[in-house]
Amino acid sequence: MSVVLEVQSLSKGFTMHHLDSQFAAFSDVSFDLRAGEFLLLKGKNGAGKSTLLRTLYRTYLAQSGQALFHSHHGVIDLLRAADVDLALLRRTEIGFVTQFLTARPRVSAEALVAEPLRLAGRSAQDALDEARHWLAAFGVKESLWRAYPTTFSGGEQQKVNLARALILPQKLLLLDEPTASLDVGARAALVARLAELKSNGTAMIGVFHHPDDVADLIDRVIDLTPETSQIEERQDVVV
Ligand SMILES: Nc1ncnc2c1ncn2[C@@H]1O[C@H](COP(=O)(O)OP(=O)(O)OP(=O)(O)O)[C@@H](O)[C@H]1O
Repeated sequence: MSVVLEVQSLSKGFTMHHLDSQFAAFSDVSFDLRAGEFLLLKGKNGAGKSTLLRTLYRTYLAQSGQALFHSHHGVIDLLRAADVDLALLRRTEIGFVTQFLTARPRVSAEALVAEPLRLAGRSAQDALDEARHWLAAFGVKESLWRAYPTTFSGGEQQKVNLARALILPQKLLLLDEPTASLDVGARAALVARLAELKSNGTAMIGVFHHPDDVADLIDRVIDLTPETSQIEERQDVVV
């Protein structure tokens, strides 16, 4: 399978201005990721798992290293790409999946879920039909599809968020604890969707509080806990 991402010597630290001090969130992380591979990030609380995902998505700026993404337009260093290029990649090739929905006033659940397909050029009716399919798959009851998610429960918002985040296949998915607080049915739907995307070539980097949820998908594990930082191949991995 073709290479999707090459991460070399990636480091990220934070400055605590009020304490006049600096500390490393993670240091010197390197790995390659191929199409259809699933990399699990593990480590103790505060080991830097979410920070690594945010650094790759450029929500946080890296301190050093490079992250070469093999996009449809050529190889691009995610750490140094122009904002406009990054915005395009985020819309078309790189997804970031969390448990939190950014609901918008007066935008219905089904419109929110259909939006990525519409932006990708699908007809309004097609996009809406598929959005409804995914809302049903994640267990959002039909009476809520045309309602505004701003008033939904936390779990309902999370399901809408997953439907929206996973409706359009991406080349790379960054998953930050997407199963947290999901009910059993929605967790099964999520794992099934991830398996389908993976078998169609989506590469994934994930942080899971309960990695057993995705045990069958994991190809490799990186432990970010300082001193034990290492890459393990799947077969004999205990997550
Ligand atoms: N914006 C920030 N400013 C300062 N420190 C931060 C910031 N974001 C994260 N940190 C710190 O970086 C370290 C790594 O945080 P991170 O959230 O990546 O850990 P994690 O491995 O995902 O932890 P957990 O398992 O608890 O979710 C923590 O010590 C955290 O306090």
